[in-house]
Amino acid sequence: MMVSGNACNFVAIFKPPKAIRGGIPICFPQFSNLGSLEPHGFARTRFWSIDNDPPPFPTNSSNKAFIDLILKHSEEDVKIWPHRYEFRLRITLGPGGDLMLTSRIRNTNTDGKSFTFTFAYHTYFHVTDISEVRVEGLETLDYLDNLKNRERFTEQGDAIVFESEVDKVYLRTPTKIAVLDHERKRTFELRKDGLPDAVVWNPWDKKAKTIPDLGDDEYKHMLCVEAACVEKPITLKPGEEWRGRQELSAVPSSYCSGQLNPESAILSEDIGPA
Ligand SMILES: O=P(O)(O)OC[C@H]1O[C@H](O)[C@H](O)[C@@H](O)[C@@H]1O
Repeated sequence: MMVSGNACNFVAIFKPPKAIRGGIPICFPQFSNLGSLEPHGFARTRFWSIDNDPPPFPTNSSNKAFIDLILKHSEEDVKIWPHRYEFRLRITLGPGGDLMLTSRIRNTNTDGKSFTFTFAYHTYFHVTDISEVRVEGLETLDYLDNLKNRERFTEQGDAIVFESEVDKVYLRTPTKIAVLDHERKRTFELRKDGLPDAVVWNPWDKKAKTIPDLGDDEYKHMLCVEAACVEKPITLKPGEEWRGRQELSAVPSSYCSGQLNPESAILSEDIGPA
């Protein structure tokens, strides 16, 4: 999914079956290389269909535009992931430009089998200068460091800043995370529900040079903060449905800075119905 403003795209090579870099790729049914499938699973490289007759919003639908995209098992995919499912992705735009993504994934297996998956909204934020960016809401949390064989560490008490490659999975985070772009005086707020973890990724200079669809200097203007479910995979029995939401909004920086700490964010969590 490509969204202007909040998210960004890069040298943007669109050569199926490779995923296009930028926007908000959907990682399903596997995050990263945590399984036998291609990294981040197949959902981000498939063509989805539009549901022309989507179910209505349960509440509060005024002034919101939405579209439902559907992905179902294909005969090809069943060979590599032997399950039937229906994945409904509702993309909602609020009047102020807020973007809400709601994923509903249902097990439609007819052979009685459960399936298990990991998931992420792999959101690329456009930032003015990564060295001036702070992330609030992840202080003091435990994380798995992908650069150190997923060893577990505990984050220090200050907001997260960037001065080298980062690839971490923060565990059981608050529902609200803020990305502060000082130079632009803009803060992105990310709220999530049903997605306990948050991945933070910036490849920095050396890794960026090894990524063909990322310009050598483009790492300076991007940051991935990804609402995710990685540590504890989701298991669905036939007929069961899982729901995971992410909301993004942009606010002036002064509004958010210093006001987020994990405890208060947990207490104030509620991003409402889909
Ligand atoms: O290059 P991609 O397959 O899109 O993955 C880009 C990045 O995604 C996530 O953030 C992972 O944690 C990283 O390890 C990975 O490098």
